[in-house]
Amino acid sequence: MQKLLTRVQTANSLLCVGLDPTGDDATAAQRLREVVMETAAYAAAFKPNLAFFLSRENGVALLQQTVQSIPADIPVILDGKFGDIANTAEHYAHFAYDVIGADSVTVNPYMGDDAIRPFARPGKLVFSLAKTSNKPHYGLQDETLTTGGTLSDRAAQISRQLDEELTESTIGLVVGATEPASMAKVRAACPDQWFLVPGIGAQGGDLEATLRAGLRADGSGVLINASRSIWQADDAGAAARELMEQINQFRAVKSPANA
Ligand SMILES: O=c1ccn([C@@H]2O[C@H](COP(=O)(O)O)[C@@H](O)[C@H]2O)c(=O)[nH]1
Repeated sequence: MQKLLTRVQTANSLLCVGLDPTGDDATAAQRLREVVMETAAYAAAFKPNLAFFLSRENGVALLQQTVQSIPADIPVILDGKFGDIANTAEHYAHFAYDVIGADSVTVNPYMGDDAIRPFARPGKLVFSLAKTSNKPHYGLQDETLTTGGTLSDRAAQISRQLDEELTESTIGLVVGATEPASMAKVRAACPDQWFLVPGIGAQGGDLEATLRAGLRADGSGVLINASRSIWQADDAGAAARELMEQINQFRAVKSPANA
């Protein structure tokens, strides 16, 4: 968490560069090197998605090499959406942190808080799914619970309670950029937590509306992820810089000094 705070400040960036490698293994390895090198100056974090690596025969080795190629001061969020009973989750946590060297993970809170706790090691940042970006296919997330609120409201509440309880680690939330009204609702319920925000770029999320709804009062607290829109760009560095600058323009507009 401290690594993220320092990086956000030194790079003046809230951009998370997603690494979803496509193409054959040699092409993917080469493009990963290029994208990391060209975008590092603008990245507050990198987010490799585990599926794009595990779908390859030597995917774990490619993921390890990729993480090692990322400058040590930039946090790595391993997007695995892990979620299983605690005993099994311990093995996922060992894989993410000790085998791969990630600083942070994404988890699925559906099985309950015991599925999340093994990832909450001291200093680590855990992003728990609250409202995903795959609008309009939200599955169970919009279902109303007999106890009141929706399943995604409950997911956000679990994350907030855990963040308050587990003081040595940080629990944030994954909130998609495709429905700013939902983002605003989650921000109202979780005013201080960090949000990892996919859905900008290829999924068509509205950056300005997302930032207006998701930024904390201090003009921070969100990591805007872009994967395909950077990976597929002719100039990945320029695409990352442009998005970082757009984010910063809106941060300036929203900052308390300009409120
Ligand atoms: O709700 C979610 C949670 C995770 N993702 C992941 O983020 C990236 C988005 O990629 P783009 O190419 O920028 O659309 C990808 O790895 C997803 O699995 C998400 O999109 N939505």
